[in-house]
Amino acid sequence: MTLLGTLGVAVIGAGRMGADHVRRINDVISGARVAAVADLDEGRAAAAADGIEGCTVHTDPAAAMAAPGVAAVLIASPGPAHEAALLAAFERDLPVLCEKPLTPDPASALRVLAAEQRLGHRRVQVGFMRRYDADYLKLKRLLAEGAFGRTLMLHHKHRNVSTPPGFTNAMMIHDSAVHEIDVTRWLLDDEITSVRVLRPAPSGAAPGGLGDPQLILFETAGGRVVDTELFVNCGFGYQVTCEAVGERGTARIGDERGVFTNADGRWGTGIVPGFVERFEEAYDRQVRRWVEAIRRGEVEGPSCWDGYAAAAVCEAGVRAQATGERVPVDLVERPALYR
Ligand SMILES: NC(=O)C1=CN([C@@H]2O[C@H](COP(=O)(O)OP(=O)(O)OC[C@H]3O[C@@H](n4cnc5c(N)ncnc54)[C@H](O)[C@@H]3O)[C@@H](O)[C@H]2O)C=CC1
Ligand SMILES: O=C1[C@@H](O)[C@H](O)[C@@H](O)[C@H](O)[C@H]1O
Repeated sequence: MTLLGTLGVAVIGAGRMGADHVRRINDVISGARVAAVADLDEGRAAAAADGIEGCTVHTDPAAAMAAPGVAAVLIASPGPAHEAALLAAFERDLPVLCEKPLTPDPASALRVLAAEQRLGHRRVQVGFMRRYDADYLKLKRLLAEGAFGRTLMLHHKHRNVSTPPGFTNAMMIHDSAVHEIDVTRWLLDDEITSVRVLRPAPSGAAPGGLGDPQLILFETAGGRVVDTELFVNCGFGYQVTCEAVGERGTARIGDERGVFTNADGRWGTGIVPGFVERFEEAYDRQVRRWVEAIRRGEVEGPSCWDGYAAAAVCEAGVRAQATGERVPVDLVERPALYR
């Protein structure tokens, strides 16, 4: 089925990401409009919908999905609410862009996989937006072309300025490292088979109880080793870098962004404050590609399988944080729908 008219989207969750996606659908991309917004906090939903012609406001996600003109769903509520919203969208057979994580744990992710398989076709694109970032796309192309021979290792860095109150060690894996988990699997086209976490003495800037920074080590089915420095209270800016080491060369992205200046006895570029600025174009491209695919009658991008695999690695990662041991990742056999 192809949709020729403007795609009506119900946005579920109108917090930081949801409100930004409403703006994106409304003001940045073409071919879609926000037809309904739902948030448990009605005022937040109303604020996001304010000024959008014909956009209805809800506190119940299922009601938003049933609103007039809705033909697709963008889920931007917190991870624990994703399963219920996904199942409600499946009841209406609506295509979904679901912010990461698909769900917070492998058991609930498997329930979503089973439900999508019952529909018999893919409905979900998971919001692993780094796959839509221009630099990551270039790196992916280089590795796929074998520009440096076989890829042997990846070195990731993921640094945030600071964490919000209540940020936990588990969230360092589920919220932050989940992106390195996804891009590792995607860049290498390889499954992660084990996780180890090394925890140096915490930075003085780390809130009580948070082991920040941490070094995460993945091994893959294809014999690659991948390390990630996670430093979520680095204080100086938002930095995401990735270096691929191949048999005959290396490629690195993420170091230099923006205008290079010489002034006041210094040279260099600035550092962006957060992921919204660093990945703005990737979020735009992600949503644009989602809308274009739906209008062609297709679903593409990171699938429920990718969301499940990431959840399984996260679960192993949280156990590895607690034990300091090498924890294997258990995956079910990949269903035919996702091969
Ligand atoms: N791709 C990326 O780089 C990022 C993705 N995220 C993801 O986006 C999602 C939302 O995160 P934020 O916007 O930062 O959170 P937020 O806390 O700013 O907003 C979440 C909103 O959802 C509402 N909500 C809670 N339960 C709900 C339910 N059952 N139904 C409808 N609305 C509900 C809350 O009232 C709140 O307004 C999460 O899955 C998060 O992991 C967040 C930050 C960056
Ligand atoms: O998804 C995200 C946040 O939830 C997370 O807390 C950040 O560390 C990530 O960089 C960002 O992309």
